[in-house]
Amino acid sequence: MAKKKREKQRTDFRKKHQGRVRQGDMTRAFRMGDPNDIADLVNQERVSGKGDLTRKRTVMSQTLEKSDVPSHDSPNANSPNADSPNANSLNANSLNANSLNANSLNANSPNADSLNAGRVISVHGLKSKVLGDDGEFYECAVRQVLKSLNIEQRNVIVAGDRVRFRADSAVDGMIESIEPRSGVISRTSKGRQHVIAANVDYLLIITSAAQPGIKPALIDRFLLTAEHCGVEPVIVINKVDLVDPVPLQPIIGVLASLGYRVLLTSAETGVNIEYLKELMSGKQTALAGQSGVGKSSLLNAMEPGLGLAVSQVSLDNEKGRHTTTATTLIPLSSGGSVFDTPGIRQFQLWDIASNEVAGLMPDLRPYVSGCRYPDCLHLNEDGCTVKNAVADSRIDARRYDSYCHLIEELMIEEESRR
Ligand SMILES: Nc1nc2c(ncn2[C@@H]2O[C@H](COP(=O)(O)OP(=O)(O)OP(=O)(O)O)[C@@H](O)[C@H]2O)c(=O)[nH]1
Ligand SMILES: [Zn+2]
Repeated sequence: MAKKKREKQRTDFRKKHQGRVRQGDMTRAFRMGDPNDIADLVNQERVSGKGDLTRKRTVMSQTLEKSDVPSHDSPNANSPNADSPNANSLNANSLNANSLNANSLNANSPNADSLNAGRVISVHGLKSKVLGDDGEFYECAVRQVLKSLNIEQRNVIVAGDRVRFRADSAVDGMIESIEPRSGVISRTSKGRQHVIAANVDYLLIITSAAQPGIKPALIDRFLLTAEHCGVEPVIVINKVDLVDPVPLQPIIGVLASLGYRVLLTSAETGVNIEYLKELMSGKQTALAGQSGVGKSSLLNAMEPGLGLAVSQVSLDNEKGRHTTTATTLIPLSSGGSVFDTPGIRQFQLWDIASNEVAGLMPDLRPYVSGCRYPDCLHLNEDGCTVKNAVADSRIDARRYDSYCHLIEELMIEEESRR
């Protein structure tokens, strides 16, 4: 096929962009409050020392086949993203199908429409196991531009990510883009954010009514992490077959009154297993809870075939000991999936500062802004509105007790880092 010829041409900007004095117009647009003008200014205006001489743009005189565009010439001025992507806009959270699609990054790559969609099951170095929406597994390499981002800021691709990939064969592929994430569980270490699981719909906070007995302070701690990560928590009290549930009511009542979903279950007798299964269907769920509360038993009760899948996952991990991310997503037959993340199970209060805690607790939050001390930790300060609310039972005393313990722990940690 004969290649189409193309030419670069210098042309004027559209009339309204000519001769504009940046500062004055910008200020006026803001004053006038015309949103179109403001958007224009933000998108088009550049600070330049050359004045009107540079107020021209380069356009292509002909529309080209993608395969005709040499890759070193992209992005070109015809592209709507001529100025993007830039290094700043390409962080892990802002990676999205629009800014990182095949067209904007590399004109040689196939059209986004011809790509497969899927989700990342596990990451082994630069290879990712992807479960395609077609139900097939693909071992995927990572596209060059994403790879360089991977070095700059680790875990550009993590378990749970929705990706677009090109299938090179029935089992191999190339990840071309990552969809925007929501519900990210991450922790910062040495100033870098490590994403542990992406697109987490639920954090199942699993505790048991007996053996070991319920630990409300631990529930509060997991709730804090869920709030911090923007993931919806679901509190599961397992092993209800072992106890009389009546004494659990006060704890359940307080948590439920805060808007949290609380579920009593038994992996042994099947109580609420169907409900749990339904809840998790089509969702990506992470599990948290101390050892022995019945996390594996609940999953096996929900999905009897999973016993096998779980042991396969641990074999996988054995093979990939030196992988960058240990998290694995276990697909469920309901269409949902569960994150198998040793790190989440032993939750710590990652990245939460002592002065953030009250704002992350829905029962304390309403009183925080009313407190007369702007930097109040609501511990010993006289006349503190939070303490007053505890005194007249508007805040549950046990929850406040949890709060105090968490703050003390965080303050010790913060002190040790100084
Ligand atoms: N009676 C009763 N026993 C249960 C129930 N769920 C789990 N168990 C028992 O509790 C023990 C621990 O269960 P696991 O499922 O291994 O707990 P886990 O949370 O996965 O533990 P780790 O893998 O150590 O984190 C096992 O002996 C289970 O049989 C339940 O609902 N009722
Ligand atoms: Zn206070």
